[in-house]
Amino acid sequence: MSYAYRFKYIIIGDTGVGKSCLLLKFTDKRFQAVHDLTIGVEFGAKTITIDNKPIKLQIWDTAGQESFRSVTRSYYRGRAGTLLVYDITRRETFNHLASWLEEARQHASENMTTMLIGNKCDLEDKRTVSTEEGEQFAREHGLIFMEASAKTAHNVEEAFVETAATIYKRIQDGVVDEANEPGITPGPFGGKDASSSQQRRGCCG
Ligand SMILES: Nc1nc2c(ncn2[C@@H]2O[C@H](COP(=O)(O)OP(=O)(O)OP(=O)(O)O)[C@@H](O)[C@H]2O)c(=O)[nH]1
Repeated sequence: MSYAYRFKYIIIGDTGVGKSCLLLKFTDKRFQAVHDLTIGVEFGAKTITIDNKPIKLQIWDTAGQESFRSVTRSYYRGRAGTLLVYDITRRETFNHLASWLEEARQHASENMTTMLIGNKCDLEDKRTVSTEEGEQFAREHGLIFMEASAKTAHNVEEAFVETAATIYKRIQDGVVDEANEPGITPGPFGGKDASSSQQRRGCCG
């Protein structure tokens, strides 16, 4: 299927926060109750619609375990979007966010769009990180923010789509130059010029 753009994402965050479950829910609408430790990197893809245009998302889900860090580090390059995930029931996963961001900023494009996800929001009674703390961290570091649940699907689709919508808007606004971002690939009928000429055709048509 043709697409207007292809965006590459990477999902990062501590082990067990639910990175693989968020991806599985987004691509397959399934939830896995057992912690299936990611070894290195896994991959998923799905096409969504932004501004009436098909956008293909290619998503690399990385292992959160420290021992895989040298492998996963090499996957930052050429990504347009990062989903940085913590677990609202495990405060240490929130405390590690700054070091994850530091690593992303060292290895990724400076134009990377990052979505902070406070996952497992179905476990309200076990919550140790408040929504306000998540919002504040996101505000201070220039990130988009959502709380989500890979179990109930709350905000899962929204998190992936909102990240793409932000990247798309930054291309349209000229903040991100698609020609210089390997994480963004215009499709056969896509690209900023093509979409604006399509809009012109629409107006005259
Ligand atoms: N209640 C609840 N449990 C979740 C949620 N998301 C993930 N889990 C559980 O948390 C555990 C870890 O989920 P994974 O998706 O395997 O975690 P991960 O971040 O990919 O872990 P690594 O592969 O080690 O980096 C599993 O037992 C999941 O069932 C959620 O939204 N709510």
